Amino acid sequence: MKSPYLITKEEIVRIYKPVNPHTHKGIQGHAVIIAGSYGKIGAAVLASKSCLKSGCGLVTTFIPKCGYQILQISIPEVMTVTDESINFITNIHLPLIPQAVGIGPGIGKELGTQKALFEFLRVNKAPLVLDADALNIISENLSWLELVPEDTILTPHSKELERLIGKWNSESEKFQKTIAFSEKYKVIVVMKGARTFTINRNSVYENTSGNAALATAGSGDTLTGILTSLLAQGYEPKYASKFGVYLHGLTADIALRKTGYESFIASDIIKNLGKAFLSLEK
Ligand SMILES: NC(=O)C1=CN([C@@H]2O[C@H](COP(=O)(O)OP(=O)(O)OC[C@H]3O[C@@H](n4cnc5c(N)ncnc54)[C@H](O)[C@@H]3O)[C@@H](O)[C@H]2O)[C@@H](O)CC1
Ligand SMILES: Nc1ncnc2c1ncn2[C@@H]1O[C@H](COP(=O)(O)OP(=O)(O)O)[C@@H](O)[C@H]1O
Ligand SMILES: [Mg+2]
Repeated sequence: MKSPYLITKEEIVRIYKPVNPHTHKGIQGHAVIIAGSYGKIGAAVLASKSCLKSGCGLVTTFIPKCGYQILQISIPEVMTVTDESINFITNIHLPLIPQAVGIGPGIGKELGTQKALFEFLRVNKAPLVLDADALNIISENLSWLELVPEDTILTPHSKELERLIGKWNSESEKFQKTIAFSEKYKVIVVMKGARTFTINRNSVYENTSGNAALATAGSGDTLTGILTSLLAQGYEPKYASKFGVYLHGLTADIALRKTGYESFIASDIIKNLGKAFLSLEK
């Protein structure tokens, strides 16, 4: 394998499009987050809040009924649409045409949720981020990936990646298999871990921000929100995938001085997004 390209601050500054002073929420991107199930509504909260705090104008979150009050109280800025089922998602219906969708955090793998995911993938045309249980469901139904838009971003951690591509015997085999997967399904794979690599066909990009403080519950859920927000704002997937992981890592680099590794939690990613964006201003 060729050595990876490094995702540097200089490159990210070039990718970053500062907000136009004449913009309004209606053209700043409407993102949809589809997330959560009973006991994991927190995943929907984290993904939705990070989505809104990464610059898109509107966020609508689709959750099972049990999450309604939690979400509305946690983030009044986010609109919610609820499933007909109480505890998990069974029928995804969106009263809008989104500019991007992030699906998967905390949705679980109930049969009804699997069917809802399939039906959603069949009709969805918006740029897409697939994470967590959406990946776990798809790993048992790989042909569903033929339904997703080209350059859909998948964000597996190493266990989820293993479910998708099978076991590997060496690091180089892991990369070979992920490159082959990205080429076969025409998707971008963000291989999350202590080192995060973005695989776009046979190009491999290594992120240079972030630290071990990110090894905390919900950290990946916030990445899904950030990536979905960038797609909704019109960043092309090939740029959003690099920009999102860089921003996510940068929040932890900024926060570390105050939180240390131990007390950093996923909400600190959200809290530091503003400083992360400010540090990119030219
Ligand atoms: N507050 C919430 O509602 C939260 C909900 N979450 C959701 O909970 C569901 C289960 O997610 P999990 O990822 O915990 O479960 P998984 O079973 O998918 O993955 C966890 C397993 O993978 C292993 N693993 C190996 N390498 C890893 C790596 N580099 N990074 C992470 N894990 C690695 C872990 O040791 C563990 O055994 C997902 O839908 C997720 O979105 C989590 O994000 C935690 C927070
Ligand atoms: N040691 C580490 N150093 C840097 N980043 C890390 C480390 N551990 C985890 N991360 C990052 O934290 C996030 C964890 O995502 P994930 O495992 O999906 O969490 P969750 O499902 O709990 O939200 C990923 O972006 C990953 O790259
Ligand atoms: Mg995760």
